[in-house]
Amino acid sequence: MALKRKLDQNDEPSPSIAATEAGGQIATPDSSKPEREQKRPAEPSFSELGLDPRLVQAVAKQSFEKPTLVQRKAIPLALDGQDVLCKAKTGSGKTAAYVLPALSTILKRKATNPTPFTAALVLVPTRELADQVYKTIEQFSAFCTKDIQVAKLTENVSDAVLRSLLANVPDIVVATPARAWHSVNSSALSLDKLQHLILDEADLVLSYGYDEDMENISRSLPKGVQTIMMSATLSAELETLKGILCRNPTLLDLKEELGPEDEKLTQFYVKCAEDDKWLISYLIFKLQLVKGPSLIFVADIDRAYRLKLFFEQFSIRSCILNSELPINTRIKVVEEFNRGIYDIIIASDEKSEVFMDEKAGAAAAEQEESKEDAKSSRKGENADAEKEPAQPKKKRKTHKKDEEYGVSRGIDFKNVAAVINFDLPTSSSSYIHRIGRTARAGRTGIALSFVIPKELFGKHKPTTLKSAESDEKVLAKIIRQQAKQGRTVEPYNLNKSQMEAFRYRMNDALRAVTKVAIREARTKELRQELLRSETLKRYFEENPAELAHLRHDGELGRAARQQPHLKHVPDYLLPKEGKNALTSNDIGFVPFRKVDGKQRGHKHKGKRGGFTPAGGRKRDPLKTFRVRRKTK
Ligand SMILES: Nc1ncnc2c1ncn2[C@@H]1O[C@H](COP(=O)(O)OP(=O)(O)OP(=O)(O)O)[C@@H](O)[C@H]1O
Repeated sequence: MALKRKLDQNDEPSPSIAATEAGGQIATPDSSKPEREQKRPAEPSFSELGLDPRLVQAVAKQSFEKPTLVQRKAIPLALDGQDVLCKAKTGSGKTAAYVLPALSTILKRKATNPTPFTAALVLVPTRELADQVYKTIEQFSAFCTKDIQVAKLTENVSDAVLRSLLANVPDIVVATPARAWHSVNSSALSLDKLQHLILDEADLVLSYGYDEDMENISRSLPKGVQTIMMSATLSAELETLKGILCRNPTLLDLKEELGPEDEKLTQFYVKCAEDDKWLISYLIFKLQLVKGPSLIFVADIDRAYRLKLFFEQFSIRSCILNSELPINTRIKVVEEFNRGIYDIIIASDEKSEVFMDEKAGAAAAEQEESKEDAKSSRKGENADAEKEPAQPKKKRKTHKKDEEYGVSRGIDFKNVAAVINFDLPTSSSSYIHRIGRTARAGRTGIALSFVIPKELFGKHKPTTLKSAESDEKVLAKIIRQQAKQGRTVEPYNLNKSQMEAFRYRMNDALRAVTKVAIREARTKELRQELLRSETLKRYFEENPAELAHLRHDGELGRAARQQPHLKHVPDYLLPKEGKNALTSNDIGFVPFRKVDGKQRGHKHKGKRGGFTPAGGRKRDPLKTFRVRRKTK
């Protein structure tokens, strides 16, 4: 591959790296250090990592008490100028692990040489992630704003705007590969003096869909650029990646070093019939069996709207996150979720058409056949490919279908208590990234996945999902892969007979959510986004009739038939068993409600509406909904 060739020629390996990387084995930063240094405290503070004091101040402002493992390991290596290829679990603080040393090095250089030039390029696979990384850099440079300029290149703006954005010569540029290359190619961005190239979610950035952009960028790099690559899933590409862009990198694979005490994620799966998913989800959220903000993953956009409309039948509020929504809306959804405005996000991993070049498409197809795990969360996860500025036509003329796509990869949803895989992903690597939205930064979280057993597949036609045919195979892979990391995924048994009383309500709700209703909800949401669009404001001012038309369309009423009787859970439907049967003790985990009263917030009617238990034990619906974990 040209990219690899170019980079192989590029640089001499640094002696210190060569020493630590003999045999290409994983090295920890301490292994080559003198004994004196080995005796340093096991967990240095941020101020002991050698960072600029202004950054340490900014870190304190973020209330980060101590560096995470990946920060302790990667920051010293990066400050030392080494190339780093780092695999660390989701939510472990990788962003700060590369942002802080890059900022620190730039500040150090600026103390003696204030000449402005773009010293760091951070490449990310999606616009959402670019936005997030940009904000993180702004936060960390809060006490050195005069010395650090940062630019984010993701908007689909004209070259003139791009030029003006880059005219100030930002020290750090955050971009998707396509946008970065476009800026370099149009001479708006110069990489002549670049010192740090950082790839976040590196396996995606380096995946086949971005080959060409990355090759082009690599040709524009000066010699001696330090390369840092980060991701939670690198395994399939590790060997290949080592040779691409890096000069004999130091490998940090931090999974080995996580002890059981670090494990804050509890994983369950439920094997059930196709329609039971809907029933169980209704009960989980209506009876608030899951406590706290939740992310529900479904297979495609239609299913996302279907589930949302289904929930609405029961007055369960949720919002949608998918690639069809404009980027600003997607960013807003995440922000509002993080601010606690929504409790439930339904996100879709779409099987969507993605533009990619012919060669890459063929390579991708080959890879899909030959690789087990690493296949489906690659290129397709990138929303930008569809919206990035047009590449030379001949290179982007085919559409690649069936790539799994995720709008959530790398996104720092705050305080997610539960990830529900309503539809199981089709690969175990996609599973890793999905469940990685919870239990972040040392917090606890739960992941619950629905799995359709082969014998039950296709039995309930209205809710059948094609990909679910392989659920059991995928689950087996997931369990194997999690086991390698010392994690377990356990069966979670619901007492199905207790749920039967609710089945006719579930069926009523499902029937009301017709295909027409879904289509209408989808267009309605897009229409509303158009109305809210700042970009179109001027157009609407000049064309008020269009605006009125759009508004009128927006008043068509609710997409699905409303059934007020479904909004409440009558007492007679609730089973009689005591709530001790509800297994928060068995599970030993907070998101499912505690059996003793202290943690319950449901004695009063919550914002999701529904039952009104009014505090009495007898009227608490949870005590009568039996959930128990299978004992082995
Ligand atoms: N030292 C720290 N102390 C406390 N919180 C931290 C620390 N470092 C990072 N965080 C917080 O942890 C969360 C996860 O960080 P980040 O998004 O960088 O994780 P990540 O490893 O990049 O995850 P992913 O693989 O999903 O992209 C963020 O909310 C961040 O603010």
